[in-house]
Amino acid sequence: MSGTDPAGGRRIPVVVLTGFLGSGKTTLLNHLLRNRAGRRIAVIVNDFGAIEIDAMTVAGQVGSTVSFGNGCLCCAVDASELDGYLERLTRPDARIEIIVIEASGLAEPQELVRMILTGDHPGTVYGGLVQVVDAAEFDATRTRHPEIDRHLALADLVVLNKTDRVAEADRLRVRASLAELSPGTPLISSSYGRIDPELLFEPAVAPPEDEKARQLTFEDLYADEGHPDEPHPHAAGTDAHHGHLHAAYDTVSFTATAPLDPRRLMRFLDSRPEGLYRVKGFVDFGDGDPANRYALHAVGRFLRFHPEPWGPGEERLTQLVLIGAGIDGDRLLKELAACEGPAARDEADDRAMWGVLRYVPSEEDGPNAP
Ligand SMILES: Nc1nc2c(ncn2[C@@H]2O[C@H](COP(=O)(O)OP(=O)(O)OP(=O)(O)O)[C@@H](O)[C@H]2O)c(=O)[nH]1
Repeated sequence: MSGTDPAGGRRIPVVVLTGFLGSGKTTLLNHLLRNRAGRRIAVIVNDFGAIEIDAMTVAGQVGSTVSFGNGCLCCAVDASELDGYLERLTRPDARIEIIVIEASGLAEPQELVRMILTGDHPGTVYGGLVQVVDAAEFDATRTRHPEIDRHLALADLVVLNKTDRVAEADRLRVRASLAELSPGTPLISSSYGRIDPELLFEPAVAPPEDEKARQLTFEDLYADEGHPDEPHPHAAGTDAHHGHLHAAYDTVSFTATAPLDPRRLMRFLDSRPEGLYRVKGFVDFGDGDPANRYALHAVGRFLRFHPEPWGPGEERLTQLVLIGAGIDGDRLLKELAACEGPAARDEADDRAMWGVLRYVPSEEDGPNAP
């Protein structure tokens, strides 16, 4: 299914997993890794932000998770780092069957696919593009970023995720739009990324080398940018980020060694600016809950906390990445810093965590995992 390399060895399919900020890529990946039924899946995580939150969230499932941090892989000036990872993962003793690259939520899929198709890694073959779509945010995201339509057209498999957050009529409407934007592409609905792991190994996603029907060429990909007469965005002397989704976004990272006061953090989150689309990371509430760190996820106006036990001897830290358009990063960092430290005496009581606990999903809401 995955072809052979020039030396007669098996080529390992490289699947690119994309989707806008917060659509559920890491959740889907964790589901795949937990349910891989003996399959050996390697993961390359591309985080956008100085703290590698996604790499931490996808940790510990297989021996082969590597992180390509701080910057968008689609704009990696030097693709040799990726080639190095791929070379390591394709060594026969790793016995990897498939490699999944989780792109940052702001990556340009066509750039990533182009990197795989044109890179210098003989042990691999491009295995297709899986695009995750947030059913609840679909309309708003498309309005803000019409280029998402173009991304969908390149997909080999579309996963319509977060269907638990929309009414059936809306799910069907979004499905119909997706079918129009990506005609003929397999489309499956999911909640918490619970798709059948075998789908990744399906020929539609991982095409045999001699069956290039859906495999995009360099020319297809470049033409797809709609600027055939302009210099390639990565050509010398051009702005490598021109026209890319992430050119409009700023990312700031926050780390604190002192615990955060839950009430002050909730006030910060409740008044977060419209442009601050994504917040993710882990929070230490100190005495508020000494046994757990709280994974924090904000996507648009959606907010969730997931308590998870601190590891033995794990350093108590708060680490957050904030991503938004038109945000004042310095101000946000100052506001977060003001959440550090113990609560004022008249605010320190048993109810301090209530505001946070309101956003912890119950078992019925879905997996208690980020
Ligand atoms: N209700 C609901 N929440 C979901 C679903 N899938 C993921 N989530 C939640 O959405 C938030 C974001 O999920 P992630 O998997 O981190 O999203 P992501 O695409 O990896 O995010 P970025 O890497 O920032 O682009 C988390 O709080 C998840 O628990 C779903 O199907 N339903």
